[in-house]
Amino acid sequence: MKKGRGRTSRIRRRKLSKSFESRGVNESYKPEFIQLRKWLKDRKFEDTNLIPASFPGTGRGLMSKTSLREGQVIISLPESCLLTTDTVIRSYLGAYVAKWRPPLSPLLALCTFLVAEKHAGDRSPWKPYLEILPKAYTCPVCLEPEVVNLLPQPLKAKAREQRIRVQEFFTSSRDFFSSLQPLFSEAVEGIFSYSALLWAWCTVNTRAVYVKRGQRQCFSAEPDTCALAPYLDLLNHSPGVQVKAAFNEETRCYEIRTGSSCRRHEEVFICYGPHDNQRLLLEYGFVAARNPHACVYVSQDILVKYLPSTDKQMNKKISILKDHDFIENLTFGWDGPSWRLLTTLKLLCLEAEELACWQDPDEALTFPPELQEPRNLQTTVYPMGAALLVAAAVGSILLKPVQGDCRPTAPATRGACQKRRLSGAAPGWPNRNPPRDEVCVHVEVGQAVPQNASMWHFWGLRSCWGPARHPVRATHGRVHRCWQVKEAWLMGQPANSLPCPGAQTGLSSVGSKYFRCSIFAADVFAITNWARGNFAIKKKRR
Ligand SMILES: C[S@@+](CC[C@H](N)C(=O)[O-])C[C@H]1O[C@@H](n2cnc3c(N)ncnc32)[C@H](O)[C@@H]1O
Repeated sequence: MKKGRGRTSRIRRRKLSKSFESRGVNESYKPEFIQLRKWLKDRKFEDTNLIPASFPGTGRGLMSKTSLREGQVIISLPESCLLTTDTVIRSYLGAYVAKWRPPLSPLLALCTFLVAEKHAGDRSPWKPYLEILPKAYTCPVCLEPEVVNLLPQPLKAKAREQRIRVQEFFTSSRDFFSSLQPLFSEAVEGIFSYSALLWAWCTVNTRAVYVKRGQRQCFSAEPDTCALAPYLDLLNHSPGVQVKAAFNEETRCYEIRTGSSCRRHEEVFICYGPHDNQRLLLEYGFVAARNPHACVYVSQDILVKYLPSTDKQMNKKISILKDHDFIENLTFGWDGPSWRLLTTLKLLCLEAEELACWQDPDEALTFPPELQEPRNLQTTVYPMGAALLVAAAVGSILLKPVQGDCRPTAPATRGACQKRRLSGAAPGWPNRNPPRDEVCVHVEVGQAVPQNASMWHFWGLRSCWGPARHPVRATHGRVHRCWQVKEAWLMGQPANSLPCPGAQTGLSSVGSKYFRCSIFAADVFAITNWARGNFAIKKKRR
């Protein structure tokens, strides 16, 4: 055997490339971090364990300086560094907040403070912190409507709700902003604009830690639990880690204690909560790979599509589901359909006579033992899972780093897991094939989105199963979980009508951050795992 081609060398190479991929680049020398360190030191905080760094998979985060033991306090940020509603009340805004009626929400107080301090620029005592905050965010609320339109239906609905909430937040705050005019020489409309408030809202939403404070008369009844924690808020999320994080009343510091050990020069993570990728994208603007909470949301259209179209009771059943609030948040996860989805399907699969004699005494959609497995439940749930599996795999081919330019890299050399036959060229895309009215995407089910593949999105188009055509190839020397290659035809859309993210939408303005619009990028693992147990999906041996 040739040197370096054996199993051991392969494993060694894989380990090496893995450690290379997760290695961070020290950023502590950057002027903004030097300023921040000085600012923190003035407030009695000095970090001995962590340094800011940039990581290939997760972007900016914190890296361990030394190895960290399980149970060790990795960061202990004094109260004087926290930005809370107390900070606002103590500031020049305090008197205005205190006298405003009806009382302001704690969230609005924090957002107002952030916008005002950002506007103050060099005059702000919080400048070193404000300087390291992202200039733009990738949560759906910040996306152009055309981009939101491309999201899968359940996420699209949530993204729109979120946008409406933030718009209402802005509209209802304008009178208060006007009351602040005496504090500024410029017109407050220019300072407290929608985009400024949106930036502040995203800052609080994506970065605040939980610190409970008692209710105060100057604030409305909404819980006052958000605090911005400079520097500590550089910690990224991993669904797999366990940490203990809380404000310590004795030391008067916000402390984070690791739940597991961490090697020197590795990225240190915390866990933002047991969130699925839809929630992560909505609230934080990213999705997590290998997320154990990943799931695929099933919309009403998909539900109905896999049930017999001849069911005369369908409208009645849908209205029962709506009454019980069972039409939303139906998911497929690692273990298959969630309890809510299964309950919904059980009801939808009842035959007319079964529905007629079904009694639901506690109004909680419970079924007696004889109705637990309606006849067509299995024949509904598995094809639906299969269809979602393909949809999820196709969905994983999505927006990727929008780093200034979103033109694709050559599919054959980069991101070998997606081979595209593109008909016509979308703006900025190479016209490699004669025009056709069909886009054909070859998807390796279960494969992660390659780091440097340029992504395109295909939401809302029809997909179907197809036979394996192309052999599976690993990308970037990494062996992914590869099952059979599936093929999905996305019909009826001339390729040049598919939007090219960034070029048309201005998405590239979100900056150099990796942006995966697809919540399915990681969710595909969840559904394939379930499907593996339920379908004979051949695991392809390399
Ligand atoms: C509390 S901040 C963490 C620090 C942040 N990376 C920064 O540079 O300021 C939360 C934001 O970090 C990003 N983030 C956190 N965990 C991530 C992860 N596992 N992968 C990608 N981005 C992540 C998301 O943009 C999220 O909104």
